[in-house]
Amino acid sequence: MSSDNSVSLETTSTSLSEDPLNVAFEDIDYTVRSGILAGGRKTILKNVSGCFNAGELTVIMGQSGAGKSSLMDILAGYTKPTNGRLLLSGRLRNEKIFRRRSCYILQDDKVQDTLTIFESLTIATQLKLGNHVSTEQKKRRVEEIITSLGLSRARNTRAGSLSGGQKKRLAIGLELVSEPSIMFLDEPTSGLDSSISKQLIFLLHLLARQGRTVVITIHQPSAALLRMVDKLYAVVGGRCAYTGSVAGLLPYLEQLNLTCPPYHNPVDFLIEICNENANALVEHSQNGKCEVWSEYNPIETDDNFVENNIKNEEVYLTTLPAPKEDSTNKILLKMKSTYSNPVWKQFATLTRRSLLSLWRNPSFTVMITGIHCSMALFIGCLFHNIGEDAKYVRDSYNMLYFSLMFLMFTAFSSVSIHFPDQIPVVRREHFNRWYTTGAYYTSTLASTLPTQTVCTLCYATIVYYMTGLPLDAMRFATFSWTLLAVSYVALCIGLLNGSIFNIKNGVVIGPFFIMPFTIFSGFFLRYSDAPSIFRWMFHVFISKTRLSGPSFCYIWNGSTQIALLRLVLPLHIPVQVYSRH
Ligand SMILES: Nc1ncnc2c1ncn2[C@@H]1O[C@H](COP(=O)(O)OP(=O)(O)OP(=O)(O)O)[C@@H](O)[C@H]1O
Repeated sequence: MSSDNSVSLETTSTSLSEDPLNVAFEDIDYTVRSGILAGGRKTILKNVSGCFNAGELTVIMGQSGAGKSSLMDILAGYTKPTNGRLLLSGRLRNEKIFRRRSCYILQDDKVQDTLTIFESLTIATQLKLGNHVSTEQKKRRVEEIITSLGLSRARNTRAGSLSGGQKKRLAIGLELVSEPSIMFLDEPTSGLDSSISKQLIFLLHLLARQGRTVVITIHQPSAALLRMVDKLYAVVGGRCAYTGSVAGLLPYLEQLNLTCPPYHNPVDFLIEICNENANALVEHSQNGKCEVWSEYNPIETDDNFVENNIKNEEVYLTTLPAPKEDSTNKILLKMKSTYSNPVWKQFATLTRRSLLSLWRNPSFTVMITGIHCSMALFIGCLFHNIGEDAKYVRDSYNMLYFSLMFLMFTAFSSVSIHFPDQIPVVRREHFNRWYTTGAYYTSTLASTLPTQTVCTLCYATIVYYMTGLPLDAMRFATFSWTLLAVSYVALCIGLLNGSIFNIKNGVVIGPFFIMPFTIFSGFFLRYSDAPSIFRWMFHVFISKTRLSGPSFCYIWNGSTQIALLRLVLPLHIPVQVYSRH
């Protein structure tokens, strides 16, 4: 390690936070429903307790399915326990205040692949820091984080091209923007090789030494990682098998006549024997209440070891200040608000980010535009000049119907498939109080609408011209707006579908969602002919068209009877296209 690094390590180990926050939990139970039909309940956590201190790096470990992630979710406030108490520095915790001082980085968290590290951090400061923080201060914060996390050389690299370790560091940096005092990370080392894992744990060790409470889950930490860990919390079958320092683990096991073989990692040994000795271990640790082993050689991590063994390490926290209560939090508390910025500002920043992402990755936009233009040319050739002769009115009708269906399905499926990709990013950012879901959905719509509008207008212009429909501005406007309205509504329903289902389920269930719009469009079955018990469906499904008797014959050649679309949207954007004579 460079001399710079060693200086930083000394500095950081002493620079404890002014306001350390300890996380504790008592008698936590967590049960879930096991199957809708069975009606039974499955117990995942049973009466567990524990305490994680500021300035320490705590690892929650245990076999797969032991309940580590469930415990972490509860501690981070992601899920609610069935029973039990959650405490912050000895007092019953206020969830709003707690959420302002903490962050949670989930296992499958993603970052915006199309943005560079610098851009991602800049946007994070704009969303997470309030107006009272000046632009200069925000820029300084970005630079501090980039330098501290050793990301300087990659600052202008897009996140999609970063290594796994750099991505994880970026995800941590994004949350450090608001200086959280408590950090939860679920399986931060999953998918990383041992050397990168070591670097990441070293970073978390340094962040803890600055006075933060850092809690992570790791399935089975290696001996190298354990040297940087202050506290272990072992889970077996939803109960606590051990809580205390790493050095305390062997004497603890020996008290139970469980002797770890020489040269064996005590953690591996604990994992191996914990199932058959679960009851004894849980009883001995008092299910997490026994704190004796935490005092056994407390904070036993060997900083010299860390310093000497993390050579060529890029990470150092020279420029990152120790955590303190961000003034934003005090202002938010006074305003009784959860978010640092007003919704309109969240919307503006998110729209800018989405448009930048679209600009950076134009292949999808180019493909969608290409599909609309090619289909328009194909339809134009198929129905060439039908608008000039009234005998082709049936074809005009078919062409209109096909156009509506084509635009509805393309708009619907493009967002249904594209949107689920974004869910992990949105989940982390929304949970960590970057923005409201309303701001996110409206910004997604706002950034998708320009492409949809251009594609639909290209389609409408080509088809209108090639089919020889009368060159009348009002008719063209009505035709275009009808197609636009249908595609906008399909877009909203696609977003709804994409936000409810993953890609696989969305693709299967999507047509089921959209088919009623076809059936109740009025093309196949007229409102007046439908059995009265089904008539309400014409009002619920958006594409109800009123095409009646003689006026139908003039749809393209003269007087126009046009669709009335009654739109009931998840985003409460009612759109109506009225007919015009
Ligand atoms: N909502 C749920 N419904 C049913 N079972 C659940 C639910 N959540 C968790 N479980 C079950 O509870 C157990 C503990 O899950 P959890 O994800 O907390 O384990 P874990 O220790 O984090 O495992 P891993 O290391 O594999 O991620 C598992 O058997 C899991 O299947």
